[in-house]
Amino acid sequence: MSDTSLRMGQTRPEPAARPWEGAEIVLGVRDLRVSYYTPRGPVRAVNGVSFTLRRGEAFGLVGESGSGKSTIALSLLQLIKPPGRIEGGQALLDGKDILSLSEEEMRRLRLAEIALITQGAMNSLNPVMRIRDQIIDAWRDHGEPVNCREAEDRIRDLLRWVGLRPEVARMYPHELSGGMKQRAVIAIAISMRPKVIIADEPTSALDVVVQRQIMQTLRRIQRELGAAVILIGHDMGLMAQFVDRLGVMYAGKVVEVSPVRDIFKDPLHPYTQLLIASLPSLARKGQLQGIPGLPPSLLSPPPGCPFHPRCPFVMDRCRVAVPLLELKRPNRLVACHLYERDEEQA
Ligand SMILES: Nc1ncnc2c1ncn2[C@@H]1O[C@H](COP(=O)(O)OP(=O)(O)OP(=O)(O)O)[C@@H](O)[C@H]1O
Repeated sequence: MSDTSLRMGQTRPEPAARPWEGAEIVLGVRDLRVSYYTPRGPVRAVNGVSFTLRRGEAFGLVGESGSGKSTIALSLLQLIKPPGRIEGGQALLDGKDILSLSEEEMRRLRLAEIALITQGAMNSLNPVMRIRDQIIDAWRDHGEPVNCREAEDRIRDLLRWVGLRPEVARMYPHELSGGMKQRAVIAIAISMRPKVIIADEPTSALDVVVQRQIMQTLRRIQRELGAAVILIGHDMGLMAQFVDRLGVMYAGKVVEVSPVRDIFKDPLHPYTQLLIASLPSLARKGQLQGIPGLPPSLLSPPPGCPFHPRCPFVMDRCRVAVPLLELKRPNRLVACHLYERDEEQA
């Protein structure tokens, strides 16, 4: 980040309401497949996932626990550890396949072009280093020449940008609250102005009020930076407020991708419909309905559509043929045989 004349967060004009629409694709994930090799056999955690991310867009990934969301995040940064293995697919970041980069190339790319913020990140801050030194370390690690005077200015701006006082620069992590630590983590993640920020349940360890404040900060920064964000989580309310488009995952697959307001108004996939119906509303206050049945074991997923054993609309075809994620409505992708029937009848 050599551009110090542009003070972070101060000189950017207000962005258009939906600047990402029509923007070029910054990340294209194609047919990503990741397995964990366990003594009981391979767990197909991510099973042919494809999605695109536009510059400046906030894209959400939701799904039940174990549906493969975090595995996607770790794969995109090549941080999958054994027994996990990326088995196929591409992730084109501005046209360059980041899954095929060497370890050294990937190390340089992390933070500079793609950054990851996780739930546990605030505990990974170095306890014996001041926040300023951890930020400078990140810059040095990426070969950025850091002149002392300039670094102080940049750190002050960066901290202000994430809502922290300048004094925080000289503090150690134990002097900060959970929310402040997570803000410091965000400061490090954005310090090199990455094009893509992956936020994997970034606030779930914090209380609800702090959670909302931090998400608002992240949203503001994302807009000012023009970065694209992938927000991973379970909280549909948070998704409704934060993301532009939502991808719904089930058993290692993306089953629906739609603009977020369409998903809430008119969910297409039966799993998405049940997910939306299970949300507590004012009318059904306090009555959280679960989705009947259990997700399949990823050690031996069922043939055909992985959701068919729980699907209220199951047809013979769903038990044998895997539905593809296809465009079935303007801007809306769904992997479900019900919509093929619609087409046949049209
Ligand atoms: N190290 C591992 N070894 C074996 N299986 C694993 C490992 N890590 C993840 N898995 C399995 O891979 C699948 C996907 O896990 P992942 O953590 O990506 O899901 P998730 O959707 O992010 O879940 P959560 O919302 O609980 O974080 C799960 O079935 C999980 O049990």
